[in-house]
Amino acid sequence: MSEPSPTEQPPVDPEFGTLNEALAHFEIELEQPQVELLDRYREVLWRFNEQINLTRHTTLAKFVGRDVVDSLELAKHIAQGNRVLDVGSGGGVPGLVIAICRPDLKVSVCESTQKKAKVLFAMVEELGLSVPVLACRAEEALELSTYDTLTARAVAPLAKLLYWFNLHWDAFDELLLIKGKSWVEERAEARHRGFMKPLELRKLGDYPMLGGGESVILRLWRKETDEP
Ligand SMILES: C[S@@+](CC[C@H](N)C(=O)[O-])C[C@H]1O[C@@H](n2cnc3c(N)ncnc32)[C@H](O)[C@@H]1O
Repeated sequence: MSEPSPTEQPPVDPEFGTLNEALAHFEIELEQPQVELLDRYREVLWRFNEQINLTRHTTLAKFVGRDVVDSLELAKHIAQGNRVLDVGSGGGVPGLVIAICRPDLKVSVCESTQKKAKVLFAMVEELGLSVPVLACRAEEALELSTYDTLTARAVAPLAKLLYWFNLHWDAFDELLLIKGKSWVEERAEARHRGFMKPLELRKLGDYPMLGGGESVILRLWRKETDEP
């Protein structure tokens, strides 16, 4: 059998010996106590990942190049001091990464799969983070508390998210999403289903994704209010 041509080879991730090296490669500057806490989070995440499927990003390159980069690109657009609810946190991305890197924010994480929520509780406790873990669907959490910002990565297509949150916009001001290039088709589907009518959407930025492709950060808010 012939070898695949070089153009068919998947790109090789860079290899790093330490989290500091990986952060430097991606030009991420954090205070040293935050780097140490982030590294402890990574260790705890990878340890729990041996028991329950939380992440496929089990190299320093992927952890930083995908999880930390996504979380910080999103966090750039969150105003100082905001109350944030990360929807469908899974293993804690972006919620726990943002809580570590932006201690000015009041981050809560929400996860509807009970096994994963249990792990989030354990991770938060082990790391000594002050992050409430809500073991329920985000729609239920929004009936109990209000937030400035909702965040989500890889939880559901836009139309589905907007369907879930349709009746809950009084409980938060903005929805910040990390999406891939399919966001344009997702917006078309959400428009087609009428979910975009009361909302504004702005693409806040884009950046290359490790391994190819592009990520975008989207903000949605209610038409009758100013952009948060
Ligand atoms: C594919 S994982 C993504 C996890 C994480 N955000 C990430 O990017 O690595 C999606 C998670 O969202 C959770 N989820 C789905 N619908 C939800 C909802 N309505 N409220 C809270 N969590 C939800 C699922 O249980 C799952 O753990």
